[in-house]
Amino acid sequence: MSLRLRDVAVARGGVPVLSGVNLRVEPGNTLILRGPNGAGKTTLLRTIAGLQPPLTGRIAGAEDTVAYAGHADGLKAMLSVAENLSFWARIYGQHDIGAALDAYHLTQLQDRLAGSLSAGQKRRAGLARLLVTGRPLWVMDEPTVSLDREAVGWFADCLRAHLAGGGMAVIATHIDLGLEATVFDITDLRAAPTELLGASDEAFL
Ligand SMILES: Nc1ncnc2c1ncn2[C@@H]1O[C@H](COP(=O)(O)OP(=O)(O)OP(=O)(O)O)[C@@H](O)[C@H]1O
Repeated sequence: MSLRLRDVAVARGGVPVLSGVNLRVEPGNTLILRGPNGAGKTTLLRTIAGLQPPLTGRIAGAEDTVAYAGHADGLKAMLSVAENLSFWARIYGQHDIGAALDAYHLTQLQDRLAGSLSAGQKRRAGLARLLVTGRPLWVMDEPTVSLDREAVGWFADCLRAHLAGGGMAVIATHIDLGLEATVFDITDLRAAPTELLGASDEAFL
């Protein structure tokens, strides 16, 4: 199933950020979000991921298909890497974490507490979460932050394999991952300034 956004408007902290967002991502494809700092990339990704509702418009194809990797790595500091991945696997009704450990070269780190990892190691474990979800739509916010060049390559390999299997990805990134992707620039979709909308509808700030 494809991801479709039709005339979507999004807000952050009660302030409209983007309006008139129309896009479609088909299985096997990647959409790269571009725009300057503060343009609304994170806000749009959070909305696609279901962490906040759109102000207006329709999002189809994300419910029950999306796995989100935001700025935070989504790891419990007092659980080991393996325990963290097993936790996320169970949340999504899966159990195998071996492939995810292999893909991000985490096998030797699997018994380490996540809180004791370096920033790049945490990021690798955070990205490995996507693999254990079994979900087809990966929504990622600056996924390569803290990764060294080799780890960026592991990430690109994972993404390529995911797409080859019919997966989809929407990514906010400023770096070239060496993948064929459609670029969607949100710069011109900035919402007109309006009054504050009142209480925020966001589940997680
Ligand atoms: N928690 C918040 N409460 C209120 N406003 C926020 C909040 N988080 C972000 N904003 C504002 O919402 C707007 C869009 O922010 P967003 O994080 O979506 O941009 P971005 O394109 O992802 O930026 P960057 O490239 O810097 O990560 C910005 O003006 C930002 O200052």
